Amino acid sequence: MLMVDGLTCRFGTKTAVDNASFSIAPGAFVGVIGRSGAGKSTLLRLINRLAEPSDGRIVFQGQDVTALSGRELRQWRARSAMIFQQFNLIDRLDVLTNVLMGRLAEVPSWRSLVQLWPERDKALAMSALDQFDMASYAAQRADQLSGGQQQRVAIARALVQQPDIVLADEPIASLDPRNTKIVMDALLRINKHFGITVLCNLHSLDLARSYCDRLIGMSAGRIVFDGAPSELTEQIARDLYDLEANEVLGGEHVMPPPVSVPGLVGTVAA
Ligand SMILES: Nc1ncnc2c1ncn2[C@@H]1O[C@H](COP(=O)(O)OP(=O)(O)OP(=O)(O)O)[C@@H](O)[C@H]1O
Repeated sequence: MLMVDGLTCRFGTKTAVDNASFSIAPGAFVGVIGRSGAGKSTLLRLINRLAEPSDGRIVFQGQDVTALSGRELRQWRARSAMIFQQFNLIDRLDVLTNVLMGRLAEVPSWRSLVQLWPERDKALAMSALDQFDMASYAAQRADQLSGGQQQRVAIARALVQQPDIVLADEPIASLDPRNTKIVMDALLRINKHFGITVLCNLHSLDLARSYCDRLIGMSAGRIVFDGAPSELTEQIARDLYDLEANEVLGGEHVMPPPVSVPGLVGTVAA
């Protein structure tokens, strides 16, 4: 069980996350939704301890994550694997080595420096790539892959960390619709097949509704909704997304008024 209690993060006078409290049961697929700047990324980064809380506590299976340092903190970061919008692979390294980077917390640093990975870790990495149909790319440089392929490698890297929870920060924001589905399906597999808890920031409400068992809605750093997708009414969604509502809810786009261009007959859209 992950428990977040009164979690707050201030950057100067800006409160990015404001007194957030919730618990997540093992095996859940939870979506964090809300408009841009609501505090979704900061929330995930706090849980992974990439950002420092100003107040509040994070407790995982009885262990106070907020108090960890040194080796214990490194271990927590491995157990709460992050997946980023921009994939964060090492471009010049091959795919297999990128996945093996997920084993860094378990391998003595001298071995990783000279690329002497244990055979069982290599087998684990190949099997993780195979889960997402990426095994045939093992020897290819990461920067030769498409965005969707790179994200699948990043998900394989997260899987070999053998995490308790995967924290995915807008994992499909840079992808086209086809790759969006492939990557969301890969996360669903992480969750349903491997039983790993997934906490995923999503801008798209449609995707959040289709893939998540539960949604946490954030607005101006605060949690303003926490419930099943079926409980998220159109009105709550509109309040949550404010000016972005039409775009996110797939309604009519508000087109800017036509702009007159001197010298041209008629008008063009801005
Ligand atoms: N390191 C930082 N220093 C100062 N302000 C920050 C920092 N990180 C985030 N913020 C501010 O905190 C607020 C929440 O940002 P955050 O990135 O968590 O929101 P978000 O919901 O993930 O938005 P987006 O979807 O656009 O990434 C924003 O106003 C942002 O400008």
